[in-house]
Amino acid sequence: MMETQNPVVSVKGLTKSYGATSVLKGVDFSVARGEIHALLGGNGAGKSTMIRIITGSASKGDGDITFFDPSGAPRTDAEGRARVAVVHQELALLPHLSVAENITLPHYRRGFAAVKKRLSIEKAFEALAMIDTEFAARSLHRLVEDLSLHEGQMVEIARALSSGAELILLDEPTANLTAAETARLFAVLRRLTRETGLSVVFVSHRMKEIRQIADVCTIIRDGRTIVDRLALSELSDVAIIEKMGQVAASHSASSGAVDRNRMKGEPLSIREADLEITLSPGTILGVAGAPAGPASLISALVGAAEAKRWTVSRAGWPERFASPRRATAAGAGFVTGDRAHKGILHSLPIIDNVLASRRVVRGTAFISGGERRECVDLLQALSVKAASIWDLPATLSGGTQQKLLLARWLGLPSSLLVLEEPTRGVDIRTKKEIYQLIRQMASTGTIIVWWSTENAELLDVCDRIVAFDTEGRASGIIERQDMSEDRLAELTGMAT
Ligand SMILES: Nc1ncnc2c1ncn2[C@@H]1O[C@H](COP(=O)(O)OP(=O)(O)OP(=O)(O)O)[C@@H](O)[C@H]1O
Repeated sequence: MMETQNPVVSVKGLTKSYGATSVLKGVDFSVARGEIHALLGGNGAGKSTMIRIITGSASKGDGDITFFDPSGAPRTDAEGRARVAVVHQELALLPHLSVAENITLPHYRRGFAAVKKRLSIEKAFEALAMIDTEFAARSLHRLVEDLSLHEGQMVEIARALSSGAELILLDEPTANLTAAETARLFAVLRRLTRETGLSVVFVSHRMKEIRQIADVCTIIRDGRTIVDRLALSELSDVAIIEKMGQVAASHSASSGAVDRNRMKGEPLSIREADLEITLSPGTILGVAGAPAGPASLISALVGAAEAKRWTVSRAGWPERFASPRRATAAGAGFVTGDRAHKGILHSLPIIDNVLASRRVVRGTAFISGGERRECVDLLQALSVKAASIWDLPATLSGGTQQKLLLARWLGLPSSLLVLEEPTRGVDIRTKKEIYQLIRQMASTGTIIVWWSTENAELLDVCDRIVAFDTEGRASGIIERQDMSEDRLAELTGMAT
């Protein structure tokens, strides 16, 4: 363990139970000033629970949390928590307000409503300029709904800085960010920690990024601290994976030789002004690039397109699906990247979440004994540990909720499966299992179209990749034999 020089927060022996389920069984965790600290652990290890307790949004069982001021003197819990900000995957911004208004919101909450508007705009500009002066000048008066996800994150970080945060906790911040945006986010975090002494806790399942950004790590496994503040340079990838309990079953995710000529099913052809692709049954097509291009292709494939940019044709299918429901019923599956708003059915139990697509495809509404078994089997295939299939999805960790969306389509005969960031927030072992499941589905003839911002996984698993540039235009198709990080960066305009 590394000494915590000048800590911001120190957690000792923290426990937490939900009913009979013990989630944290004695966690130690401390963060020093000015460091970037990776908080690691598999899905359901207890990372978010600990963060919720630190920020005061969940109560603790036993154990101590102490906050410190820059001189090393303890702070009260209220003072300490006021210096901590969390940036979640789902951003907490009000879309219809401007960037400046979003940044100054907490000041109004704290009773500074009388502060003149001009002054508060100046304050918002200052905070945003700490991140990027050019962005500050360009964006202060734009509506948040017009920003990209990356820009929204910058606004949240600026808001945290302007309210005096000394510790920012970022929960899987690079999911849905392109390679160039990730690089920009990392540059901002490095500069802020160096220049202002800000501390950053970074939760991620992307090993490459963890190494790029963090100095030190803590690993939590099954509610206990397994590695307490160790320099990342002292741990190999294999050691980290092993300590997280993430050693995967031995199978290869790389593309094996598959005889597509023998697969049943009709090919799918996708066309627009600059591009034409025909996908034979069993093809895994990767989709790379900033969201605009992939989103327009995906909405055409799943029957949600408003504009008629793409022509999708397949024998037996209508020229255009009238709705996503029609597409689902015809065997075109879809795993949305917007888990919180379009994916999880928050008020229905886990079983309904898992069986949702089957209900649409089969036209059934009631749960039979067979379906119950089917649900349990599907959860097992994705190593989902739920106390009961009748619990609400909110009792599952974020990565585990993501697995429910994928479970909906496992083993369901479908001619097309469209995936938007299906491994978002999912731990390393499960990612490998998901790659294997995707391959299995493709081997039964399902055409897979898979948008991911994690280029490494596209390169690992896909047969072909269609790339889009930053303006949303299709910029090329890369065949398996020509795939490389560089080629992908070049075509997506993401070379950094
Ligand atoms: N309200 C709740 N009721 C019951 N169990 C809960 C509740 N909230 C969380 N849990 C359980 O606590 C455990 C830890 O969840 P937590 O969200 O802290 O994991 P995590 O490490 O953040 O995982 P992930 O990487 O998937 O986000 C999980 O087994 C989860 O099912």
